[in-house]
Amino acid sequence: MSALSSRFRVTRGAFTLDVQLDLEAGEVVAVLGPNGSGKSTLMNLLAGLLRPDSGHLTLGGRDLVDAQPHQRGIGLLAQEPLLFPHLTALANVEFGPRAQRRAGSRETALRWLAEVDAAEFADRRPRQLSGGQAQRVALARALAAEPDLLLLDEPLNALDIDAAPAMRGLLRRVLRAQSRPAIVVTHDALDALVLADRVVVLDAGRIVEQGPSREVLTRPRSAFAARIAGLNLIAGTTVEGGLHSDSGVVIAGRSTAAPGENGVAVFSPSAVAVHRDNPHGSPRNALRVRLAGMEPRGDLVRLRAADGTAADITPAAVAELGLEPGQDVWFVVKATEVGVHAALGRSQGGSWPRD
Ligand SMILES: Nc1ncnc2c1ncn2[C@@H]1O[C@H](COP(=O)(O)OP(=O)(O)OP(=O)(O)O)[C@@H](O)[C@H]1O
Repeated sequence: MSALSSRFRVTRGAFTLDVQLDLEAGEVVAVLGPNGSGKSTLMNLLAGLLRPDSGHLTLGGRDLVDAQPHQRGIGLLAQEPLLFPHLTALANVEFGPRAQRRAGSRETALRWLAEVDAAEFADRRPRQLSGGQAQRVALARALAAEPDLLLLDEPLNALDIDAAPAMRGLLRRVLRAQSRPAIVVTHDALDALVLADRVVVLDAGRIVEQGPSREVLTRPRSAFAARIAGLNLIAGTTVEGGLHSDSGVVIAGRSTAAPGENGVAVFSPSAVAVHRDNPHGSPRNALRVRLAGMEPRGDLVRLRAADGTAADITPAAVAELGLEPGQDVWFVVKATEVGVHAALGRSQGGSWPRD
């Protein structure tokens, strides 16, 4: 039996959402979709802030379709950490267990603060916390209430670019360590790869694509998934300072992962330089590929390799190198341009984009 079983149909003006979404215990699903595709509508239906015209919702065997938001056992981590401003971090986290009249609420709160590396902020009020610190406290607060389902609505969106990687890593650790299912709404392919077992792509109120994160993002079938995955993603196993790809090449990069994990190397097509000959002695990554196609992309030309890897170079460079489909060339990318991340999913990945 699924931990979460849901089916919603709701019409709001000209927009209709019609979605069925089931989650297993401990499963983390990323919901991706363009603006206006219905992601917030779906979250509001799950949280009980919006009533469906028809449908059902069961969570851990409980029928919740008529339940009030506070009766649902569904925790929400919003974009902005909605902490009570007049309470300390500890009191904020203690709020849920105390409201549920659970014994040891203070110990529970302290444990969760420690779990999100925020124990040292226990006595601070929200205005004394940075955005990243406040978001960690908000995560502890959501988890301390022991929800049966955790909803994360763009949890990294409000964080600055320096704080987001640490929070992403923390979310990964915390979501892996617990058995409750979670749904993450995100615009970021990296969040889906790092946090979620499965990706669901919404468009115009319907699920247009779903599957294991790595599979959907390395071989996207919907236009939206392709656009957000508009990066080269090479799947493999993480090694010290890089990735050993499934096709047997070691790619050096900036790694956020411990060695020996399922992982992806991620780099932009615009970071790729193209050479006809092997650039021996270069400290860069050199990937031998066969050119499969070329297409204009703004002022540049996108070269597509047969393995799916892409490079964006100028038309002048295409002419200078005399490039044509069918040729074997070298795609060269600096290690500093490559991010290596632990990724979930066991499927054999390839590279993106793929026709
Ligand atoms: N209160 C409302 N009344 C009528 N239509 C609404 C209402 N709220 C949302 N909609 C419509 O529902 C559709 C889906 O909106 P929703 O906010 O769920 O999309 P979203 O995927 O979360 O978008 P975004 O990424 O921009 O947050 C939109 O077309 C929107 O105009």
